[in-house]
Amino acid sequence: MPIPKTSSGIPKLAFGCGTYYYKYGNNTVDEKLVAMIKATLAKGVVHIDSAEVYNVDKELGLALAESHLPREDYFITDKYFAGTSSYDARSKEANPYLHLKAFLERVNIPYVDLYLLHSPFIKKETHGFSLSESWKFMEQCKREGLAKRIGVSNFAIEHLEEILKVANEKPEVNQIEYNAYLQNQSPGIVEFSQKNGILLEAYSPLGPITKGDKTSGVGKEFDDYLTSLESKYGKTKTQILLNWVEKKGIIPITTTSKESRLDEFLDVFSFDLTPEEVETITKIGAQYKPPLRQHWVPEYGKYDNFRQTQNPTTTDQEKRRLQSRSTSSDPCTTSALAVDRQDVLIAELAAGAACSSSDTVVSIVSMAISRCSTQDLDKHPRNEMSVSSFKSPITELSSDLESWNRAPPLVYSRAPLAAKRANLAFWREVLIGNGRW
Ligand SMILES: NC(=O)C1=CN([C@@H]2O[C@H](COP(=O)(O)OP(=O)(O)OC[C@H]3O[C@@H](n4cnc5c(N)ncnc54)[C@H](OP(=O)(O)O)[C@@H]3O)[C@@H](O)[C@H]2O)C=CC1
Ligand SMILES: O=C1Nc2ccccc2C1=O
Repeated sequence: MPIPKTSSGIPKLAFGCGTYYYKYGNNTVDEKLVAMIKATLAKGVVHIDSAEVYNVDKELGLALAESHLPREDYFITDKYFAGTSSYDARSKEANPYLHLKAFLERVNIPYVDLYLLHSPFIKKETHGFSLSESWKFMEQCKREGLAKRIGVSNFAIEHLEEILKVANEKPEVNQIEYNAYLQNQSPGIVEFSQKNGILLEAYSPLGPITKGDKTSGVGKEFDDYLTSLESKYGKTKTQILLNWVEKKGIIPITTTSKESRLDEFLDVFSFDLTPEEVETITKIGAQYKPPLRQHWVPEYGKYDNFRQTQNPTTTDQEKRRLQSRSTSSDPCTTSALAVDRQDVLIAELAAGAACSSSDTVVSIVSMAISRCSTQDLDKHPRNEMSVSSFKSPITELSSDLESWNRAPPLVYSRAPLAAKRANLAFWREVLIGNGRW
């Protein structure tokens, strides 16, 4: 079934060129991505979500050129890399207008269908223009026909309010992290966006499948429920979760490394979850604690207040100092995790970019390291830690790391196990070397 469009012409499911394909700092052409975009377009999944920081313009340009499609037959999103809340890295171009011009030239298309500010972390001191001034550049892009639509990503209410105050053109879209286990990236953002007529796009919509715990408690209840829907509809859990997102009035941005899954995407809208089923997924998912947050953790992890009680044997680690370094050069690896009002927090550290050389390990090691006091974390400069989980599907957990008796680390990697193991030695040194904690 063809993928339906919103009333404003946005295809209701997108193929993402980030996460699995993200290759910041690596300029080798990813032939696999070129082939995948071509297959995606050929099958009719024509909404492609890209971004400056993914560094995939070459792949996109090649795939479009080799697909020979009329421009109006596909839908391209690009995002201006505004940077993170550490304000230490951002776009190569001086402003969003200049970035889009350069992007269009590189990809060799006359316009994008949707152009987003990737994040709201823009200020005059670092960027030379304020957040509200950045919106003026976006409006210029639309006025000049370089972008059919303009919008934002990872904006919280206060950021939207700032833009709305000065906007001649309202943001059409806010692309946020959203799934059944994370139903508000920041407090009230879903309701606020929808009330203000700003369409939401959901990235990481499959979190419950890819990263959720299915073995106990809410995670198991949720997974069992998906299993029952799987049998009822003869659809996969992937399709059920994507259908649920759409039923919430939100456009899922997903991705895959496998061509076979594209057929699953094409069959997401051929059935209808009932309102009761949508509600049940919403209700069970909302109980998942802490929420499953994979991106922009330093910025929004503060909202994941929870008391972690599952593993009392590690409470003595609460006093330990998190003193770890990342040699990451990836501006999008972000840092530490969620906080509990009782001074318990789980720090999660990742550092994949440190090993992101294309032929060895392209990975993100994401690790729930320990708990430490908020005070300790506060002392820790954010940019020394790096967390994320955005490279590729979860692969196996390492048993030797598990034996550290800490929250089990998640190792995400495209590399073979041997390479990962070699990598783990490095991480052991970073994390526990020198007896630092
Ligand atoms: N604006 C922003 O800040 C951000 C935007 N994004 C955008 O969103 C896109 C999608 O994000 P992502 O988090 O990858 O989205 P998803 O949550 O949809 O995860 C996609 C992954 O799910 C896997 N998957 C699908 N079904 C299953 C299954 N049944 N079992 C196990 N694994 C499964 C796929 O693996 P497989 O390869 O095996 O199919 C794929 O790698 C990005 O590529 C990017 O374009 C992402 C992060 C931040
Ligand atoms: O795809 C993405 N992966 C990311 C990781 C960190 C911040 C933003 C992103 C993306 O947009």
